[in-house]
Amino acid sequence: MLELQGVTAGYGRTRVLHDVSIEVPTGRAVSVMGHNGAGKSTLLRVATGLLPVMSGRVLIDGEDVTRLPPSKRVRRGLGYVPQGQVSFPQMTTLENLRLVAKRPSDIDEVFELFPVLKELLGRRAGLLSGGQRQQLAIARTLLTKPRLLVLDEPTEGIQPNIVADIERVIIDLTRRSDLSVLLVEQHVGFALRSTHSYYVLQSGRITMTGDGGADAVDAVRGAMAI
Ligand SMILES: Nc1ncnc2c1ncn2[C@@H]1O[C@H](COP(=O)(O)OP(=O)(O)OP(=O)(O)O)[C@@H](O)[C@H]1O
Repeated sequence: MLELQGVTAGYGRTRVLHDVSIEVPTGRAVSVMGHNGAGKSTLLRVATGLLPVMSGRVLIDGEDVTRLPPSKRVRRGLGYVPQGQVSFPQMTTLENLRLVAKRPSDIDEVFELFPVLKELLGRRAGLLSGGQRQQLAIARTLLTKPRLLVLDEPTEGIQPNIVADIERVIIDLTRRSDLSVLLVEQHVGFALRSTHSYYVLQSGRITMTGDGGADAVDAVRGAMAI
């Protein structure tokens, strides 16, 4: 679905990513883990087209999209939930969902994934907790019917039970559809439990990769502690 091939990118003259290659196969969930400042958000900006590459290529379904703007990548199926995403704070949960839903029945489908949103329909998005806002942000992006869901640190600052809900949703979605997921995270346990394969990003370089799952947690934590 998505490939980054030998991507070097950064800001001004500063290089943040160095020769980064990752692959997100169709229907699979892939995590990129790294500490603060490792370059995770930068990698997602390159994937979504918000930041140009200095060298390397970005492919969607084998097509070179390196020079395509974000809007054209969205049309090719990319759905991006940026870090700390807030919906429209003055609008209610339902109004936020209606804005993006193609059909009302699609909203019922997202309630199956995030039942808590059904209880918060009339509440303004700005008054939701961090975890509820994150669920609303993911729900809104899912309503755009992406083929690749790109999540930037969805667990940041949210409580463990909501982390577990988001984990369940990612696993559910990739099990019952062809949706692909690219997740960047610092939370190693969550990332590995939610994804089929992983990459570790350290100082802008991929230093480790392998299959996801709880078995990989100790090895990844060990590598990241260096
Ligand atoms: N807009 C920008 N202009 C200049 N430098 C930037 C910009 N955004 C990020 N950087 C720098 O790029 C490096 C990587 O930042 P990035 O946000 O990609 O890391 P991250 O792994 O997502 O970190 P975090 O987990 O803290 O969000 C950092 O040194 C950061 O200061």
